[in-house]
Amino acid sequence: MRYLLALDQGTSSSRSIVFDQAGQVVAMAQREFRQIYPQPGWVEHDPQEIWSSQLATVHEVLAKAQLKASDMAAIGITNQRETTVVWNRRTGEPIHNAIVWQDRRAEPTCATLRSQGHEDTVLSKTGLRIDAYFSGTKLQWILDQVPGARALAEQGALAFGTVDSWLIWKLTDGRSHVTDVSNAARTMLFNIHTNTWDSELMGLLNIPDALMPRVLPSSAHFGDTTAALLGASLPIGGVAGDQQSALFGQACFTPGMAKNTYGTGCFMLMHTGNTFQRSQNGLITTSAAQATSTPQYALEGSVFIGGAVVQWLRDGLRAISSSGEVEGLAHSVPDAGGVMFVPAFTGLGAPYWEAEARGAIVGLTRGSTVAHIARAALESIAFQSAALLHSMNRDAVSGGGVAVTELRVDGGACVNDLLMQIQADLLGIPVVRPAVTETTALGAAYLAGLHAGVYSGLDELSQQWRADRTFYPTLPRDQAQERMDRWERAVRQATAR
Ligand SMILES: Nc1ncnc2c1ncn2[C@@H]1O[C@H](COP(=O)(O)OP(=O)(O)O)[C@@H](O)[C@H]1O
Ligand SMILES: O=P(O)(O)OC[C@H](O)CO
Repeated sequence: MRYLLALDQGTSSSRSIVFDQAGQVVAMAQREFRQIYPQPGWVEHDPQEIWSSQLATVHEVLAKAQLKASDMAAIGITNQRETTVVWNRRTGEPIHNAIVWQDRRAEPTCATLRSQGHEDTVLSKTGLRIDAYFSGTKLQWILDQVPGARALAEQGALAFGTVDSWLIWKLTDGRSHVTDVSNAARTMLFNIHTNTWDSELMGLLNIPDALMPRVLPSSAHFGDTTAALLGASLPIGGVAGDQQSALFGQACFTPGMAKNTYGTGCFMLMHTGNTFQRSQNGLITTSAAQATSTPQYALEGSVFIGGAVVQWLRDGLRAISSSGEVEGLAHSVPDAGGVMFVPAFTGLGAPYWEAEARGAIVGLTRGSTVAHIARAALESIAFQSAALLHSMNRDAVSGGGVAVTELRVDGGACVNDLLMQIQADLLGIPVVRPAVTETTALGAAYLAGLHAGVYSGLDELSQQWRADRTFYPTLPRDQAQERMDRWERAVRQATAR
C-alpha cells in the first residue's frame, strides 16, 4: 500500500492528513495557531508559528497512522491563499509577520490603482479585481514599510512567497523557492495566460523580480524534504491553493463541473477547462490546479458570511448552543414564515460587491419566532451560493461553455442535510456530498500522487470519487424563482443607502 501525506495549512489551523491510495483518510492531526490583530482591519500570522504548527501535525499524524515518512509516496501541500510572507534568504528569518488574506491595510493603494485606471489591465491579465485581498499590494506594503526591505529586495537578499512557498522553503531547508500556478494566480502579479510573472504588473506595484519564486504546474517536483526533518527525504509532488485543491479533490476536472465549500464563508469554483472566461457578472477568473503544463481555469466567487451566520446564531443571538443544533431548530418550522436574513455583517461579496452593506432581517411579523430566523439564516447561505452559481452559469453559457449540472459540496456546514436540500431546491440541480469530505487535503494528495505515479491520470481519480448522498431538487422552478426574487429584494433593502 502506498500512502500520501497532505499538509493543509488553513487560516485558523494547520492540519496534516495521511491518505491511502484509495483516497480514504488514514489519520489526521490539527493544531490551531495565533491570530494577530494589530489594528482594526489588519490580520497577521507569525510565519514561524505557521511552520511549527504544521510540522507538529506531520509528526503527530504519522504517529497516529503508525507509519513512517518512508511509507509516504509523496507530500502534497494546500494552503490558505494570498497570505504574504517575506523572508531573508540567508538567515531564513521572516522580515515581518505574514499579512493574511483577510487584511485590508492595502486598500488605499488599491483605491489609487483603480483611480489611475488600471482595472482593465489587471483583470485581463490576472482575472482578478484590484483588491487588497490579493498578495501584490500586501507585498508592496512590506517593502515600503519595513526599514531597509526594499534595498535588500533589490539586492536579491529577500524571498517572497505565499504560504506554500514558505512551507516548501522550510521543508527543504532553503533549497527550493517555488510555488504553483494556482497560488501564483492569487498575487495580482501573475499573468494567467502565459503562466509567468507579469513585468508590467511587477513594475506597477514596484516589486523587484529577485523576490519571486519559480512557478510550476500544481503536480510537479517542488523539492525534497531534508532527511533529518522526518527521518526520510520525501518528494513534494503536489501544491495548490486550498480552493483550487478542493476543486481537484472533488474530481471537477472538466468545464461546467463545480464545487462549493461551506465553511466560515463559502467558496464556489467552476472549472472552465483551458478557456480563460472573463466574468461579466461579478466573479473572478483564476487558475485551476494544473496536473500538466496546460493552463486550466476556473470562475470563482465567494460569500463572506456562510457558516459564520450559524456562529452568530450561537454566539451573538444565543439561539443555539452548538452549530449542529441549527438544523433541528430550522426544521421545527415548515418555512421561514416570510423572514429574510441578509447576513451582510462585513458587506457582501460576489456577485454583489457591496462593501458598505450591513446585515438585515426583514419580513418579521408578530408570529415570527427564533426558529424562523434560524431557518432564514440557513436559507441565506443557500441564497448567496445560488446567486454565485447563477452568475457562473450566465458567464459560462455566454462564453460558449456549459452550465453546471450538479454541485459538489464540502466544508463544515455541508453536513447539514436541510441546508443541502434548500440548496438543491433553489438551484434546480442535484447537490452531491462526497463520501470523503476532506476534499481540500485530498486534492493536494491527488496532485502529489499523480506526480509520484501512484495514479495513472485524471480518469482514475474521477472513478475513485464517490458520493455519500445526493440531494435532488423538489421545488417547482417558478417557486424557486419567486424565492430568489424575494432574496434579491431583501439584498436591495440591506444595501440601500
Ligand atoms: N450542522 C451545521 N449546520 C450549519 N453550519 C454548520 C454546521 N456545523 C458547522 N457549521 C458551520 O461551519 C463552519 C465551520 O466549517 P469549516 O469548514 O470548519 O470552516 P473553516 O474552514 O472556514 O474554518 C462554521 O461557521 C460553523 O458554524
Ligand atoms: O483557510 P481557509 O479555508 O479559510 O481559505 C482561505 C482562502 O484560501 C482565502 O482565499
